Amino acid sequence: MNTGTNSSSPAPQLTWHACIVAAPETAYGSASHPQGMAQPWGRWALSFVPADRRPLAWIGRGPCLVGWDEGASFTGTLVSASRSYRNWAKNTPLHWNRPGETTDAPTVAPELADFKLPETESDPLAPQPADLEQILFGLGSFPFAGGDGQITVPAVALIGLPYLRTCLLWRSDFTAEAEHILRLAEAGDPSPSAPEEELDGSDWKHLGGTVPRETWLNQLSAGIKRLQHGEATKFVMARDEIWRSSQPVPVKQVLHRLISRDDQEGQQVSAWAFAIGNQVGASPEVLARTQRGEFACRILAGTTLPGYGPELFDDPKEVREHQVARDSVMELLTQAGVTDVQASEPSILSLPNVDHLQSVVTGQVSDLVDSATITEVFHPTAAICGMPRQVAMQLISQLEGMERGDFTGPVGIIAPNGDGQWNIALRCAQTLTEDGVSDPDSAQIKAWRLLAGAGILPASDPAREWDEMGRKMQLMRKALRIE
Ligand SMILES: C=C(O[C@H]1C=CC=C(C(=O)O)[C@@H]1O)C(=O)O
Repeated sequence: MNTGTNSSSPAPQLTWHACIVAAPETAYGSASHPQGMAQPWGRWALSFVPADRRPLAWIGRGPCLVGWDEGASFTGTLVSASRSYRNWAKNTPLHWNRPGETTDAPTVAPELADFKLPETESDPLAPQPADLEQILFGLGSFPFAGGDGQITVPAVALIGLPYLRTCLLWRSDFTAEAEHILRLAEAGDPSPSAPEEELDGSDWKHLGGTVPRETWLNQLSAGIKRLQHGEATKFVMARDEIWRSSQPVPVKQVLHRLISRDDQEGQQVSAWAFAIGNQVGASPEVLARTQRGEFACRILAGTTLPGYGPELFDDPKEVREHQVARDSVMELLTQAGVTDVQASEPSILSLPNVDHLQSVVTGQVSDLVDSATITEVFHPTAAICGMPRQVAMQLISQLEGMERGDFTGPVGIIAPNGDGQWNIALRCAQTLTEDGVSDPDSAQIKAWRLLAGAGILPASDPAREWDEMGRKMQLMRKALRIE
């Protein structure tokens, strides 16, 4: 069901409401995590999504959102859609109801005091009172090659502000859904459906990729030769695999599996799980995050088998691959308006199926610079396109033989004041109809298109790059129970 508007203003009779929700302790993870945790919160929030609805979701460190149906949507490039969204949000009054109430009681001032406050506030992402004015969040996804994407504000959503605070946001025609959520939340743990079991019983058929393996390997060999002749320093080649299940697979359950493993305290954050547009996945790569004037990004390039990360430092091809991706961001920081830059030395990020070289860059931005504008400056980085950018784009369009769509495009969350986080859409699958057409709406999906890419240098070996992409796809194969 599409209940949204495609203009920059909602139907006049509809109003937007929010209230604070008392979530059970278990929603925030174990007592050893004083700030709460994203994944347990996400599993709790997902359990409210009705079986016939497709979740819209962003779950990871920082603000989290789990909602459904379209409350308002804004189409355009990342910058123009975010401008329309922000303009709409600025002009859309948000009525705060008393905690746990959906009635037409007079609007009350939201108070952080209504939240359970943790003892320590050491996390820089911990919410401040002003954050409550910013909860009319939008989720967006945009194509790799530029052009129009969409920012959507769900018609009803649970919002986790890291993470010991939960708000409910809804459009007035979704009050019944909001009341239902509050009733379940009050009753305690609403016993999430058991996604593990329900995914069993599907038979999967591999329908192959858009480009057959032999053709793809030949195309990549031709690309490597062109790099050896000095046409470019690096480009990123991707491939896809299309799988069809005998049973419809609920998007909600796939998301649930993607957040089944909690980030451990004191360890690096692994990934942000998302269901936005026609893609579902968990991306570890942060293009740009801004919050209260702080900027951060995480550049990933250079990959090996899990547990072998330290060996990446001894492999000149991997070190170079990372350096090129890192430089592609570093040289644009001034243009993006980032000052007081601090860049970590490359380190290892360990994910379930691969280890990566990562660089974390932080800095300051002025209030006038929003997360979408910065993201548009960086995208496409050399981690998913190449260097020089234009030549790499050309190599991709000549050799890859398929449309990426939103794969490797910016995906993320944005607040009315422009703060937000945009990741690169990696480690994800696109949902298709049985005829192979993009399906961003259905709650249950039979046909899934898995995608992955890898950085190519003159020293690359085509078969190894093919295998690396297979390992990257493992995350989604496991989430779908293909393997
Ligand atoms: C394009 C992808 O990975 C990029 C991000 C991290 C590491 C990469 C690599 O080592 O090749 C790629 O640059 C992908 O995961 O599909």
